[in-house]
Amino acid sequence: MPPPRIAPSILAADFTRLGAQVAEVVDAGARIIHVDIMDGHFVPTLSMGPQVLSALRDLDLGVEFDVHLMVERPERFVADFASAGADAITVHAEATPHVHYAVQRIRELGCRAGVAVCPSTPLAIYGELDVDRALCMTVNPGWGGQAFIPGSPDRIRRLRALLGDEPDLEVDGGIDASTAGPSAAAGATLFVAGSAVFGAPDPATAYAEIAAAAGCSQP
Ligand SMILES: O=C(CO)[C@H](O)[C@H](O)COP(=O)(O)O
Ligand SMILES: [Fe+2]
Repeated sequence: MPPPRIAPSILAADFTRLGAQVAEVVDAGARIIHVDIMDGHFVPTLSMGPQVLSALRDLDLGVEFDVHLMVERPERFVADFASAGADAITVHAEATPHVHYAVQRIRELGCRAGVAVCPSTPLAIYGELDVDRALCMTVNPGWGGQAFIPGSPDRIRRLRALLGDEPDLEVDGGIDASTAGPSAAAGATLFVAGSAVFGAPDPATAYAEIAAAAGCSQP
């Protein structure tokens, strides 16, 4: 299995000092930054567009950008995010009838391809797909700061069994120092944490605590 990694989500960052907040978690050891894109249709909320990603990319912090598209018909936007600097792009299985095409397109654009599922979506779709990353939502998508759904470790375990050892299994929503451990034990390897990192008084300390709980080696 890939080594465990933490991906701080900028959704919970202070946007008046976004660059400084990202630099702070990079100094603490983060090598992946999670970027949540919400369209007001697939999820009822709006977040940000590719301009924010390209601004972060221009900071040259040497990190990977993990883009989570919570948008309808995401295949329309993958090229925009690839040119803005995405390293990995994840689309929701529920957001398009053309998931296979979206995965293919993301790879053609030179990015790693992920497919995400909401908490009620059957996991069987992963049996039909070859993905670099499977994203198991551990809250309902659309908002930061929600509580981790308690049945998630069982779902993560079933998903890991379907995927085999190779792909990253990403968990997103309510991840903190208490939920990262059970998620890791169930087979998760990539841990998105928004409010638990950027909502903490000291994001670097919070990052280190989640990383230790997930079993990451020292940066
Ligand atoms: O995709 C998301 C919401 O749909 C976010 O990545 C997620 O909610 C992270 O926020 P938090 O760690 O605060 O739960
Ligand atoms: Fe996300």
